[in-house]
Amino acid sequence: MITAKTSIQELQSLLQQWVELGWLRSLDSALAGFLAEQVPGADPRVLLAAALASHQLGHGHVCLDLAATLAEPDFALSLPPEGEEGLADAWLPSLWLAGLTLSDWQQALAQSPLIAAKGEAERPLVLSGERLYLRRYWSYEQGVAEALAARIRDDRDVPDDLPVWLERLFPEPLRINGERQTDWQKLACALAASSGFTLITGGPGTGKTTTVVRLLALLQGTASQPLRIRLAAPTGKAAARLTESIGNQVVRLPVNETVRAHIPTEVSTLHRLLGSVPGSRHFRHHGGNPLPLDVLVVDEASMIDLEMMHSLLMALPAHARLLLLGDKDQLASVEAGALLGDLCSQAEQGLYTPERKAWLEAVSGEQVAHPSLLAGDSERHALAQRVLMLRYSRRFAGGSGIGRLAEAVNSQQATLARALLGQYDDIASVRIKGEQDSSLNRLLYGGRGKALGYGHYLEVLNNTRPVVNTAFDDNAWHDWADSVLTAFERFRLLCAVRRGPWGVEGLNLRIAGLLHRRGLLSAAEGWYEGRPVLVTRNDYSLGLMNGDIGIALRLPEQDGRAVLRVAFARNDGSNELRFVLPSRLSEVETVFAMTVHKSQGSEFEHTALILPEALNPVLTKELLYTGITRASQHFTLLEPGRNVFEQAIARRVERRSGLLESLQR
Ligand SMILES: Nc1ncnc2c1ncn2[C@@H]1O[C@H](COP(=O)(O)OP(=O)(O)OP(=O)(O)O)[C@@H](O)[C@H]1O
Repeated sequence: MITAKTSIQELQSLLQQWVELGWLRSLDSALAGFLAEQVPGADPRVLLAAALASHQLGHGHVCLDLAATLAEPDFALSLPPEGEEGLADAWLPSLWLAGLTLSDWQQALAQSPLIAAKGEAERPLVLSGERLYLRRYWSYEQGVAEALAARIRDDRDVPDDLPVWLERLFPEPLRINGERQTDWQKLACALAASSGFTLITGGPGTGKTTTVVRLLALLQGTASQPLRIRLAAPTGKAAARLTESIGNQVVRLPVNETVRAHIPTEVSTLHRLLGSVPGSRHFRHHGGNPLPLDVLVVDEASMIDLEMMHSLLMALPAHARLLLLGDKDQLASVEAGALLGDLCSQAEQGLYTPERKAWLEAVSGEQVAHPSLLAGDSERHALAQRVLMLRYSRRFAGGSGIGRLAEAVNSQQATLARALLGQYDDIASVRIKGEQDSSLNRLLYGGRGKALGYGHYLEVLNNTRPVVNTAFDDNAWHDWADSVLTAFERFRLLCAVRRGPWGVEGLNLRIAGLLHRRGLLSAAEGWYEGRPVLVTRNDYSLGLMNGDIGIALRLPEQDGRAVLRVAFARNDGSNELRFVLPSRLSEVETVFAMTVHKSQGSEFEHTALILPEALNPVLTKELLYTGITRASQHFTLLEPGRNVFEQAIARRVERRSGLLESLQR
């Protein structure tokens, strides 16, 4: 057990043991070692807390929640889900933390020269109530809370003809099955027109893009001079998808050509917008060199982590409007900080003040009415006045099982979700009996009914290859590569985990082997034609971003030789491709299977989600919801175990942060 009297050597050997077991990262233990050197005789309970606080960042938490750690000590480290055998039991955090009380721990921390209470001079750690932060993350959280608090107070004058504009942009009253319903999109436009900061959340197909395009038309159409509008998303993939859907929407706007011409259709990544400085955490744009824009729209905001949000808010000029769009129910970023989820935690209830509600109804002609709405007050619910939830999905209307399944999972109704899987053609579950189950292979290769499998893109690859002797610079090669990339995006296998037989690593090997045995791939390892790869780290010199997907293809050189190159979409709305030699790609992995986390911001016609055999800490309803909503037309659940789906629905992600508390102060 760790007490004030435990020697530093004993603590360090415990931390070392945890590192060797893979339960703690070496950088977490190194931090404790560094602090011990800084302050000889430091309390071991403080050093332990520092290592654990550092470790939480890897779990997506910006701080260590002391009370939660004492309640479930084994969750503070990364213990393997299946448990350790024998000897490791002696090292369990629950044994080492037994007997430590919250007040003793807090007291030890409060007295330590390593730890600042809020506002104190530079010290490496900050204690805020029951939460312990590394200073950098505490500063980010404070910075974000202060910047958001200022923006939440930023009321904007609305144009006198706002009601006319709303009528023009939303000419038809919304009817669902013939019945008049509240048009939340129209309300979102009204809300966003009246504030410097707005958050619009909604599930897939609820019209976030439609709403924002109409809002931009309204802002541009009523501005005295053209506004500088920029659109951004956290990843290249998400940016490419938004570029496409915005482009489609802008052409249909009922506005004159001048207004239309001033609505951008190109979406950049946040990194590009801010101007990343290669090899550093810094950006070209910051408080001293703010972004030159008047309106910023960021889509897929659930993927923004605390550090990025901090950089963004610091670089945003005070006069600029900020609009965040996203789906609050999706998994948060893998990095620390679940901002969208925190900021939208009361979106279902609305919590509009009576004055706000009356104003919204008067300008829009819509009723702010829904069974889940509650009345709010301006003091306690200032943030809520800037948040709007879109509640009706056009994509998953009527006979779509995907939409209903996503909803059942999100509302944690496991029995209903299970029943739905058998009731709709667009969703299904397949029981997998062991690793060699042929139904799994059939699905991965041939799909299910109209839902495609990986055989499809390989058919496109093999059957539409330009004829022999096609000149090396003929456009036919580009078109062929483009159609192979597009075909590959029609099906994807998603995994909850990386390791084990049902994780990304094992399945990638297995699928490559399967396609090789069927004669569709020339090899199953190394580089081979048809190998799909995922970029795992930004490479500015090649213009490739983490998350980009490419496919290796045999292409002719000028001298007639065929050489393997990896084709990537440029993801900048240009429809251009980039061809890279495999030898230049160091940070890539095969991507027949990918994690649900990595799939965020993407969408596939057919999405299959394979669960592990037994419950595991990463399995939550958010993970299932994110996986299911990646499917646009068909979804297949692959289940090697029993009841794992139901158990995962019952669990939710808990992210620890003090953002809401700081905002409400
Ligand atoms: N008010 C509307 N009137 C007509 N069609 C609409 C309206 N709102 C949305 N749609 C259609 O519904 C579909 C989904 O809308 P949109 O792409 O705006 O949703 P989204 O929430 O941005 O979706 P995603 O989940 O892809 O981010 C689109 O085909 C769009 O044209």
